[in-house]
Amino acid sequence: MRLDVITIFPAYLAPLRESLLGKAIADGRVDLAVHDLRDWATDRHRTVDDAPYGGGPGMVMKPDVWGRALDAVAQPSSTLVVPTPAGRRFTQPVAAELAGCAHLVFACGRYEGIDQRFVQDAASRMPVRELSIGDYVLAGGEVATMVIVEAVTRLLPGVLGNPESAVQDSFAGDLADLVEAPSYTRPPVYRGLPVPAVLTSGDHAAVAAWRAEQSRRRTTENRPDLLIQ
Ligand SMILES: COC(=O)c1ccnc(N)c1
Repeated sequence: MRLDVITIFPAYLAPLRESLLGKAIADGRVDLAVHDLRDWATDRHRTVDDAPYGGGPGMVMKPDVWGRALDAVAQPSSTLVVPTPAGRRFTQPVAAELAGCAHLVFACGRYEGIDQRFVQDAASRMPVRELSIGDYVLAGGEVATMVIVEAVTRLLPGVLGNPESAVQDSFAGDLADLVEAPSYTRPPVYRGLPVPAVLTSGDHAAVAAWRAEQSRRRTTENRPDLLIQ
């Protein structure tokens, strides 16, 4: 998979080269390039925004600068991802879908967002996904891009140490609408708190049943919205 990220704060994306994704890049499973949007600005001040038509607070990012940037990195197999609070909800199934894409281009908007004509024009020649990572507003799309990139790339073959982990994740595979059961490791007793006995019983069927029950209990407590579908 190739990832191109366009932003006015390239340094913000540095953490993407750490940990699992850093190893996937080193292994050649993922190509990552981060670009400074201002490289496609044409004036002396490398301007990327302007006042909003129709009035209102803040500034809007210029479509022409973004259009030139996308033209420079787009390939026939590109999908444009635009993180925005106004987007469709980014979920585990969406992560799995994006993991099947050959090339993802992330447009990190700032200020009051990007002129919608940039998205409209891009949609005339490639798939475009406007995605929200939750019901809150950030200062820019960079952090949301890192969330999406991590959730997507950890699903790629060979990126996760143990591919079984992805199956047992919350919201994935067997747990499509449930959160995962709590996890435990050594020591057997921590500050007077023992590990649930079933987990050291050696009875795999009983462990599986216990974990399924714990997933249901936790989902009811923390995410009852997942049960109403
Ligand atoms: C500027 O981008 C955002 O504020 C943003 C992006 C994606 N999801 C959100 N919930 C917010």
